[in-house]
Amino acid sequence: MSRPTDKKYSYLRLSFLVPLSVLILAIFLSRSFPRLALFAGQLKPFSTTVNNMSSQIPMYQKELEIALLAVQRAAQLTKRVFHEKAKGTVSKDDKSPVTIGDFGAQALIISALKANFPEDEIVGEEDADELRSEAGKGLRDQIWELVKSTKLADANSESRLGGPVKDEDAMLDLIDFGNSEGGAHGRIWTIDPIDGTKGFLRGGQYAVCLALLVDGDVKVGVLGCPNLPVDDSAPLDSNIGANQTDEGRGVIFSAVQGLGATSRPLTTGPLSLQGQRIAMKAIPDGDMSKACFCESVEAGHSNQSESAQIAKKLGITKPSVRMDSQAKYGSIARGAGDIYLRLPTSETYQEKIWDHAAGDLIVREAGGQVTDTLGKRLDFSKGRTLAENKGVVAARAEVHGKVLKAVQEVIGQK
Ligand SMILES: Nc1ncnc2c1ncn2[C@@H]1O[C@H](COP(=O)(O)OS(=O)(=O)O)[C@@H](OP(=O)(O)O)[C@H]1O
Ligand SMILES: [Mg+2]
Ligand SMILES: [Mg+2]
Ligand SMILES: [Mg+2]
Repeated sequence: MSRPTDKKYSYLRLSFLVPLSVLILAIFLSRSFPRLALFAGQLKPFSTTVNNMSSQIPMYQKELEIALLAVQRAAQLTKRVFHEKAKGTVSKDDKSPVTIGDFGAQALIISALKANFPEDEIVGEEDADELRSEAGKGLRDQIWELVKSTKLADANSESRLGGPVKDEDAMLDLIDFGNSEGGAHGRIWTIDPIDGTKGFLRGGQYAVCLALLVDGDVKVGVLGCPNLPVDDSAPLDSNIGANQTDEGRGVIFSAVQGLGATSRPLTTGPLSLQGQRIAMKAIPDGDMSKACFCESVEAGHSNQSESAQIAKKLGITKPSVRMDSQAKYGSIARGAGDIYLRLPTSETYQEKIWDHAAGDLIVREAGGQVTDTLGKRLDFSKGRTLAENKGVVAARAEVHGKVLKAVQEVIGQK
């Protein structure tokens, strides 16, 4: 028979042990769950950072690291192609050029993504149809030579990207994995292996572009710009880096949603994951007279007579800086330029998601605002194109409204 004092002791013990075990369990879960979520990589994140009282573990760090290394390696391949005499250039159905560099870079990037995130979908600009034909054999062999022999100098980084591509057929299959229709659900990467192919061919600006969309929202963006100055404060002009040596050139921009934008030199050795913070430059008192605006080199890609009228309306005195590719987004994000205008030249052309996803996030994370000419945010959830948007207006958040007003006044006169 138990005595009343025994009962009292067991109640006491219980009332002490139960809360203690709950406390230990809570501490264990709060400490281990964020790490589990981070390492799983594939888990759908519930926020950009996971709060754990004393520390914050940033999300998408594995995605950022793999994207940076994949872009670094692909940029290395494009540079090899540039230095070769024959760039294997062919015309696509829409008459735009594509080179062995475009195909090779897409194959290498998809190989890295498949090795690390096998379940994710991919929207890539290029496909291997032409390469699979008899007529494409010459090109296919050249691309294979490049793909099998382009490796990062740092063995540890190279191994993070998975093993080498098995053979030519596997390479073609990798290129074709970029055939997702995109959309509003799940994890979708988008790749522009060489953005600004015309710029690449003329020794001007081009960019290797990679972004991760989750449910249609850009979470990670990386832009490799081999011909931009390394120096974030170098002034912009239309001939920047054109046909110069590699000395002092090559930068990789990146951003993760909610964590800001950064840049680092596009080295051949180990890459800085952290990079250095970049931010758009303030326009003192909103006085636009000295503002620098960028637009496309190709008049067929952006209406340059309208942009000149807009600049005049805003009081901008400097001529526009014309450069190819998403290097425009990177340049304004680091304060080397102030405004990027892309004004529709036709009623029917739909911008492609791979031409804008990485740049859109990098500019917004650097303190900018990016909309179309109607003032709507770019909507990456509509498939392979920005079907709901017309053109692009990007500027530092405080002056974006003023720029958009001028754009609409000029375009509205049509
Ligand atoms: N008609 C029209 N309107 C707008 N945009 C178009 C058009 N046609 C093509 N493209 C896309 O433009 C991409 C390169 O454009 P950029 O402005 O970055 O560079 S450029 O100065 O025009 O070369 C280019 O990207 P890449 O093909 O990767 O070079 C195309 O996707
Ligand atoms: Mg193209
Ligand atoms: Mg492009
Ligand atoms: Mg391209």
